[in-house]
Amino acid sequence: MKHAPFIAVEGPIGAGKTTLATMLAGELQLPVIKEIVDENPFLDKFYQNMDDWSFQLEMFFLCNRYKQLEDTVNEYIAKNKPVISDYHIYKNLIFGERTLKGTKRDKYREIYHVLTDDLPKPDIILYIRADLDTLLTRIAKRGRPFEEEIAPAYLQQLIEDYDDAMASLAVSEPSTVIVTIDGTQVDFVGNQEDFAAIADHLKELMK
Ligand SMILES: Nc1ncnc2c1ncn2[C@@H]1O[C@H](COP(=O)(O)OP(=O)(O)OP(=O)(O)O)[C@@H](O)[C@H]1O
Ligand SMILES: Nc1nc(=O)c2ncn([C@H]3C[C@H](O)[C@@H](CO)O3)c2[nH]1
Repeated sequence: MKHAPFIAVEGPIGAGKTTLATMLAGELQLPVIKEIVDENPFLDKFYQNMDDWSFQLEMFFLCNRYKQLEDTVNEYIAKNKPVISDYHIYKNLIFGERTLKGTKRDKYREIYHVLTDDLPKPDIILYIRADLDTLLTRIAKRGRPFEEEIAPAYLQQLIEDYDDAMASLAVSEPSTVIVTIDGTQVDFVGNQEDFAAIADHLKELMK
């Protein structure tokens, strides 16, 4: 790879993005950027009433990630230092297209493009796919109270939205390498060989 890579881990809720990004950052000695969850004032309200709170929530995520991405550019990308993030800013569009309706969705889409179109895109995406049962089990295991409200149908829709989004990114950003990980079968937490295979693949891509 000509320049230091910008790596993003993606996948639906509870797929293991933060876990994998943190493990890889340790193994490859990379700085890791993690999304802010605890200070989010809208998540619990959103899960109780999506229609009432989706615009506030999506705008909050977008503004936070925009700021984090600006900082990531200044601290790492502009200095040609590698970095791994537990999300791709494109996820704002995946969620926004699903949770917003009508003119709010149109406005949000426009704001997303105005804010992000000129920012650097990850060179490598590690996309963790997982089936509904696996995600529900992991979300329950993590035990965030507000996520008890997540409807299985919403999660199933997001699984499909993520597949569609990765397919369209492969077309719109052809220089991005997308590595798909079957998170239902591959256990990078419990099986050291599974983790080593992912880490070795990433090391190869970074050469
Ligand atoms: N391969 C795995 N095997 C077993 N447990 C896992 C695995 N990957 C992640 N977990 C567990 O599942 C839960 C969710 O993982 P994590 O928080 O990394 O997911 P995430 O994709 O970052 O979630 P979110 O979308 O909410 O940000 C955590 O409790 C984590 O320890
Ligand atoms: N609606 C919506 N839009 C987003 O951009 C977004 N990003 C993450 N999340 C939810 C998933 C987890 O519950 C929790 C932590 O990832 O926040 C989102 N929800």
